[in-house]
Amino acid sequence: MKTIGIVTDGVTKLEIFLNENIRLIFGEKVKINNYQFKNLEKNHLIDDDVILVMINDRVVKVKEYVDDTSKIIKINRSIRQKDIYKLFALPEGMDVLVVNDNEHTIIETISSLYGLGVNHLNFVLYNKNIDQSNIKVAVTPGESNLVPNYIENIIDLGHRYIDSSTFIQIMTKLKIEDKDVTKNLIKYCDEVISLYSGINNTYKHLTIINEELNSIINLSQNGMILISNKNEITICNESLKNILDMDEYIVGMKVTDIDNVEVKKIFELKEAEDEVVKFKNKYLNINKYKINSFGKNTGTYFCIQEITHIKKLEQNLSKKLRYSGQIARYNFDDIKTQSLILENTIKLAKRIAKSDHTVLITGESGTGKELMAQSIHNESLRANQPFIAVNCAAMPESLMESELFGYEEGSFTGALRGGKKGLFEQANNGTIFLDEIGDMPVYVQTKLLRVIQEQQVMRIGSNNIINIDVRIIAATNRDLFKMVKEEKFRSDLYYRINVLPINIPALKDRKEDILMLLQSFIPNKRELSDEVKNILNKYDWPGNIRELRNVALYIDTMVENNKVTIENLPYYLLNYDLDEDIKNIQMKFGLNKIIEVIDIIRDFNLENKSAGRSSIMNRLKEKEVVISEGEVRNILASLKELDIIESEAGRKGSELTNKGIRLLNKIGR
Ligand SMILES: Nc1ncnc2c1ncn2[C@@H]1O[C@H](COP(=O)(O)OP(=O)(O)OP(=O)(O)O)[C@@H](O)[C@H]1O
Repeated sequence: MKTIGIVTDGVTKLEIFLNENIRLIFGEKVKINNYQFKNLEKNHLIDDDVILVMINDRVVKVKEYVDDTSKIIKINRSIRQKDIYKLFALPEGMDVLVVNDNEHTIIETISSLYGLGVNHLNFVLYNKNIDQSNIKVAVTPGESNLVPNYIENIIDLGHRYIDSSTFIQIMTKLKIEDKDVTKNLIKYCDEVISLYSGINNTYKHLTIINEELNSIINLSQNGMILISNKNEITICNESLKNILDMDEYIVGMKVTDIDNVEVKKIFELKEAEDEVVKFKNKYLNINKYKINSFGKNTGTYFCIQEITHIKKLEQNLSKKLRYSGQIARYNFDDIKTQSLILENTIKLAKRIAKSDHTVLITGESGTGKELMAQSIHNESLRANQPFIAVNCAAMPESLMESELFGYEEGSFTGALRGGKKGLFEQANNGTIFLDEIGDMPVYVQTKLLRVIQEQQVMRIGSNNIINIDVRIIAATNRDLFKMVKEEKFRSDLYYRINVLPINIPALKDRKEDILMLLQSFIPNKRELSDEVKNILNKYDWPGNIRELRNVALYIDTMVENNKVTIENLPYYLLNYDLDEDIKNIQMKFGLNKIIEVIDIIRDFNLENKSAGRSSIMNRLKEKEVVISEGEVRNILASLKELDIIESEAGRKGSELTNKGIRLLNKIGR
């Protein structure tokens, strides 16, 4: 609590009066300490926040007993209005004896009466050693006991009250800005006439203006705070405290002394022009202005609006947009896999989803990059916001810039009236999925880089900057790093988007998924023959899951009963299968030798004869084809391994399988 020290000459009645007088204004909001000048000891320092003395002379004398002389205030005293009226009732030019305890205080009383505008009387200094009995009226400030007997009319002004100017000085020194104290002082001003003409009215006037301003500031729903150029908070309204969830009284504090780091961060913003920041679970729009006075910067003013409701409206609007097709339908449960690599990739992606950074998904065409992007979006904090997918490879180059960033009316021939919102703006608060980013022309890459860096877009033909809050997920099946080296992709953009990379393995690198996925794409469970399984497993699926889904559809359409055989497979799968086998055995033995051997086996099969190794050797000799017995043995082993022939122990020897027959047909025999 602030303390006020009063140094008097030990007149206890006066001491009590002054104490009561101070309480009239400050109530119990200050502590009062009383000192008697004569009792002050040299080594005893008065360390109150304000030290009041009664006369000028004391100001000098008290100096050596205080720790800081700037705290000393000389009390000016004045008279209550109702007491002064009695003086005004006296006729002009009348002699009036002024009585007080000594000459010094008598003169002081007279000068304050003059100061109050009592100029029509002839004040005479009381001197008990002179006969002044011709005077019939006396005036005294509370010392009526000293008034001589011959006086017929005593006007006792009572103890003089502390002048309102002194109270203003005390309040300024103590930095007290308290509503009750101000109210008390205004009432006091009405009762006690100030020595300093106009002070009462000016104080009243200023206070009223201040009150009005305070009411306006406090009525405002915008948070307002004024910070001096010494970094001290000078004004702060209630809304600001509510918006920033603060209970402490921060006026008078330095910004650096604010404990709450998040709040401090706001007041330390270097610049803010409609800056939208997230504060706890609220969205705030912040503007910072410099205050200049006479050309000099005197501080800063922050205007802070809570715009959570606007954001909500925006989000609701975004939700509506979702229903108009800008929606991510898939989530991680839709990514089916039995592959450990992909399972680990999904785990990684789930972690990535929770962050708000840019993601780059790489993988061959049809591996599920978009599925992954949608899942990330739906697992992220932006899940309820738009998901805008853009295929950079499918979009005509000439339209890409205007589609992505929007345009203003009349910015080019064919531009829509009223202009058009770009996809980035449409994706605001949500995610934009830039598929096939490797196909984006370099000039659009440059613009994209700026958008990512600034989180702002500028429509074509406009100078207005639009703030956006969009998460970018990019995807490509191209080797972007190689493209960077070939200068086909901007390296700075590459590093900007390659923050969280995810690679989705190709289907041929996760063969365990092939049959499982195929079954999952067929509505009714089908039984696959071993040959079909073999073909599907061997195929390298350049179109990945998308191709597998097509094959599943084909099978489902073609199959007549529950069992899927090679006849139910698309021809290119069968060709692929044979081509691969032909490639394999050709490399080992040469195609001609193989064909000779298979041909002979087929003939034996047709003749219903056993196709054992020695019969094959004999037939080769008859046909004058030179292949050693060792070679024939190896060829037979390879053909069996590739499921081109099957051989049972016993008389029959080798027999061509369906695949063997297909192979022979394929190579034209
Ligand atoms: N693991 C999976 N489980 C189930 N379906 C999948 C899986 N991966 C991909 N798909 C499906 O395969 C199809 C292709 O996936 P998607 O479009 O996500 O691939 P992409 O890599 O983005 O292709 P592109 O590079 O051609 O754009 C989609 O129908 C998708 O639902």
